[in-house]
Amino acid sequence: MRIAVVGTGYVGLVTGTCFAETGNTVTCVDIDKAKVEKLQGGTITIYEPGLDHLFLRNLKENRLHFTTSLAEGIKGAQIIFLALPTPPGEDGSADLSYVLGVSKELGKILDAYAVIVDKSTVPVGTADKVRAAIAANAKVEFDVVSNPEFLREGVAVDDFMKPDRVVIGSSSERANALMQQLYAPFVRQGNPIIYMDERSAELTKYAANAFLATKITFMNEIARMCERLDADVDMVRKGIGGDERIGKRFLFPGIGYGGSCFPKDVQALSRSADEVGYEFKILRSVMDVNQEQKTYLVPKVKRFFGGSLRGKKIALWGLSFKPNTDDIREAPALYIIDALLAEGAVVTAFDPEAMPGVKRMVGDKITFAENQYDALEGAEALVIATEWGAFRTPDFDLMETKLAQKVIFDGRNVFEGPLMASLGYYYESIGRRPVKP
Ligand SMILES: NC(=O)c1ccc[n+]([C@@H]2O[C@H](COP(=O)([O-])OP(=O)(O)OC[C@H]3O[C@@H](n4cnc5c(N)ncnc54)[C@H](O)[C@@H]3O)[C@@H](O)[C@H]2O)c1
Ligand SMILES: O=c1ccn([C@@H]2O[C@H](COP(=O)(O)OP(=O)(O)O[C@H]3O[C@H](CO)[C@@H](O)[C@H](O)[C@H]3O)[C@@H](O)[C@H]2O)c(=O)[nH]1
Repeated sequence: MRIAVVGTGYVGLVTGTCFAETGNTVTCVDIDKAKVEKLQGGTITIYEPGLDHLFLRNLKENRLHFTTSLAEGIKGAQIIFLALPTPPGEDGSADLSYVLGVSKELGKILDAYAVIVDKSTVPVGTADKVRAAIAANAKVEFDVVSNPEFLREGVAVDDFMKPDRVVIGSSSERANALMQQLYAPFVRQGNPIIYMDERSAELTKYAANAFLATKITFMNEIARMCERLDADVDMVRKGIGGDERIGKRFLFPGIGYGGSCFPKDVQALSRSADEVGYEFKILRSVMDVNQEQKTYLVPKVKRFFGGSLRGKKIALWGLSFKPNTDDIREAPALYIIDALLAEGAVVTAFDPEAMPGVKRMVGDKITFAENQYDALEGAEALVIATEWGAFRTPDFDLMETKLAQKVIFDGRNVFEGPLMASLGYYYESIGRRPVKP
């Protein structure tokens, strides 16, 4: 099939590449000229494990193309995906200007039947708005489908190629038949395509993200209870995760959820509720608790140093919002940096992928180290904000030679308490008993 993908950010690039990988001819369109030139030249613009290999192969085999021209990109496409940003507007609701702007343009240039697919995360009713925006100028028939994307950054290729389910919201048999044909290779393992109406599909995406954010937040509150009741959240997590009704995944407490999706989508769903006169109380609590959780470690560090961090040298491991990505959108580490600096601490950070982005944001307010060990040079405490694999089994002998004192505040429960005790560390984590030498 011939496919167009409008927007080559995270979702657009993964979508385009994976559809090319299953034999389709894909043209990706982006208004960012520099990005398109890089992609045309074989340079991938996001860090996503496994994607570069597929990207290069499909580019070389001429199934994957890039352009800045919408008209050129959609020429002959049977399906046109909109993978455009839907950032929070001033009031927290999703900003639809990108999606509706492109839809309006599409109406003017469509010259044959096509299915226009919302892949972006959009509020209920957007499919109708997209339909109206296209119809205002359209001279040909078209259908609009809602096909939300559930990929996670860091494991995006696997999530896309082997989805748990594909959700298709549509009221057109003709569109459903094309979508079925396109997705057939991805659901071969028996995972379903779930057909529904557009509005339900749009709400499904927000409900999934809000539910997962709530699950994490619930565990973060259980972790706070564990600290107060002298219990161990790892034990509680295993104890409840063994119940299939609860499930083992997304039960890991930490310093809160970040990233480009959960924070904005929880906020947008809460705004949608306000707009229809419903107070979605759980979501308000989730947002409040998560905000506190991001800097949850800072008072602990402060307490350890007797109430003041002025002049204290703190090492920070991890800046991205989670491992295996360079994405720093809503990363808890950014909030920790701000809070530590506000307390007068001196911060040296290391992250395997995310340092350039943070450097652009904070400049020389903190120091960036060449590697995880250099970050520890003379530090009086180490704070861990992201659970990169390289932080899990470090060279403890080397760490000892660098740190001014053996003190760790672990926001991702990377280490086991007994190991830290045997190594003689002062070690505090989330929802687990502190280790004191
Ligand atoms: N990032 C994720 O993990 C993820 C997962 C599922 C769903 N989503 C949703 O998918 C959507 C896209 O997210 P993203 O992270 O890929 O966004 P992004 O910001 O990384 O990328 C968006 C791209 O669209 C381009 N763009 C903007 N206006 C354009 C226009 N008029 N024409 C062509 N291109 C244009 C930008 O230049 C950019 O390259 C959002 O709604 C998001 O909520 C994201
Ligand atoms: O047990 C857990 C799991 C995750 N997190 C945090 O939650 C955030 C989000 O993690 P994750 O869901 O793995 O990353 P995303 O790439 O943001 O993916 C989410 O957001 C995407 C965009 O909408 C959806 O497509 C995915 O299904 C959804 O998982 C990160 O800060 C994690 O550190 C925890 O604190 N504890």
